[in-house]
Amino acid sequence: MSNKIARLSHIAIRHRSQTALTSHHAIINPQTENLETAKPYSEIPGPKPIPILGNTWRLLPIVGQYDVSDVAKLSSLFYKEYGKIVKLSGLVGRPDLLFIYDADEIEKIYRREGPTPFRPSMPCLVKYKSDIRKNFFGELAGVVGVHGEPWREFRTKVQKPILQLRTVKKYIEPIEVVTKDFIQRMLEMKDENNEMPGDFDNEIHKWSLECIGRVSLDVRLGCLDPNLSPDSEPQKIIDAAKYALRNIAILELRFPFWRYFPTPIWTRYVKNMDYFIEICMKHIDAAMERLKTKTVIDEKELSLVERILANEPDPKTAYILALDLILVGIDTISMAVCSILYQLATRPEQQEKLYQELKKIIPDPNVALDAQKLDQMVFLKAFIKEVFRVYSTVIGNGRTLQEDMVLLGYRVPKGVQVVFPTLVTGSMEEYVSEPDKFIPERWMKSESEKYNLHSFASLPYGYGARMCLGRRFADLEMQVLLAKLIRSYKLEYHHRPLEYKVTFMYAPDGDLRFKMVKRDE
Ligand code: HEM
Repeated sequence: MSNKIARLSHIAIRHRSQTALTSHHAIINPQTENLETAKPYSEIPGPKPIPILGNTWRLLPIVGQYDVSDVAKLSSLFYKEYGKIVKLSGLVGRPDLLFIYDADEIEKIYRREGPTPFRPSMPCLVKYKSDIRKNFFGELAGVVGVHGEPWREFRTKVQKPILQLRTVKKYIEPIEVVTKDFIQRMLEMKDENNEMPGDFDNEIHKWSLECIGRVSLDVRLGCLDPNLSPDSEPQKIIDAAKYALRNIAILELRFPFWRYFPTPIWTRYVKNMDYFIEICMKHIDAAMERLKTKTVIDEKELSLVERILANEPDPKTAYILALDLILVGIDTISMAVCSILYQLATRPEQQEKLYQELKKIIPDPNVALDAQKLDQMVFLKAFIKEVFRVYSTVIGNGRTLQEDMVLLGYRVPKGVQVVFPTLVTGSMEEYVSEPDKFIPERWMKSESEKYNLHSFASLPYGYGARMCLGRRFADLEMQVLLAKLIRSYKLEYHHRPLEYKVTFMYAPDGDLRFKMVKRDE
């Protein structure tokens, strides 16, 4: 009997539709059966506790507290050495990490994660929100670093407007305006060889900060102004963002003294976060005042911030949402753009294919973009997806199990942190045909039949109820930037090839000295 149940459950799980899964839950409860017969947790292979990992395992910006650089390197080594399930135990003061290199099992975990998925997250931010500024954040502290019912309640309040296509489409025009300014900045920045400066990644960060300001605060922050004085608001925001991003790694990588007493870096981190809150409050309050002056409120006409404010009498939701979006929305998208531009610059044939697509859709480059045009850019979207498959900007995702589960035949107790190493699974032969080849077309409907592609092997934005909240905006920003830039300029790269490195994100390490060559209109 139990064999039959196991077989049935396997079939149901392999079938990738939600209905199949629901019916499978309704008919049988394979969990209880399997839990009894599964191999014990202690038998899961893995290295004996590794001393070097001792204190250096916490990182991963969004996903958790592991040391990204170690996890990235170790993660593919683990797979080669131990197979599809690997346990890393003996980590000082924290639960075991369980690496899963099996797309079917990853799918199973995601689909069973329940209404309040738990993603281990940045300890600094958790301390800041739940302890240092507890009075400000209160019970509903946002989505990042928040779990259980408070997470669900906050996410429910904000998710609809943020993920609704109708709202997102409204931002095509404002993001295009920001992006045009950025391209103008690129033209001003280029040297006598038409190349970008060595710190071009910093400029990309300014573009993403300007985009996020436009989306989450309803303002142009002014970060793209070439002559910012050191005490201007945009420069201070840029400094605060840079500081926060660079020092989270230090705070969370090294021994966390800050947990016990306020170290100088921690004190400055808190000051920076306070500054972000101040900025968020100032601009949201201004949006609130503007909203009050509107006589007729047509929901369709409202911006994202205005919609949140219109539905929530307490502006705190809008403050906290803006803060969360800014915190995770700058580095992720900036590093993704660095990676995508580098891939385009070093793959001239595919860049040419993209250019031809854009030329067809936007014959006159001065004509504004719209949703219909973006919809037609299938190669552009496929190119981005392929970059994410091979060079996933966020190298993995994770969940803390909230119930005991059977994974690859082992009984895994609740509380274990399961890691989904997207960077490895995205290139596994059994899930992706010709994984070592860079083939954007595999993502295009018209060609997808030729390629095997498991839908849980490469999930750059995560999956399910806790999936990236900013993904629609991220997609829009990247699409608009590529469409505007590649339609009018050819991007080249004439320096030593860059290695990818995992710092906070996975991106090319070195100067992005792209050459911009104007195309004939
Ligand atoms: C290409 C750029 C980006 C990538 C690759 C990315 C990736 C991710 C991933 C993997 C997660 C975890 C999802 C999960 O647990 O299933 C996440 C969460 C999140 N992302 Fe993004 N992201 C990007 C851009 C952005 C942007 C631009 C914003 C803001 C506008 C944003 C806001 C968030 C937020 C708020 C969460 C937490 C959601 C929650 O816990 O409920 N992300 N992102």
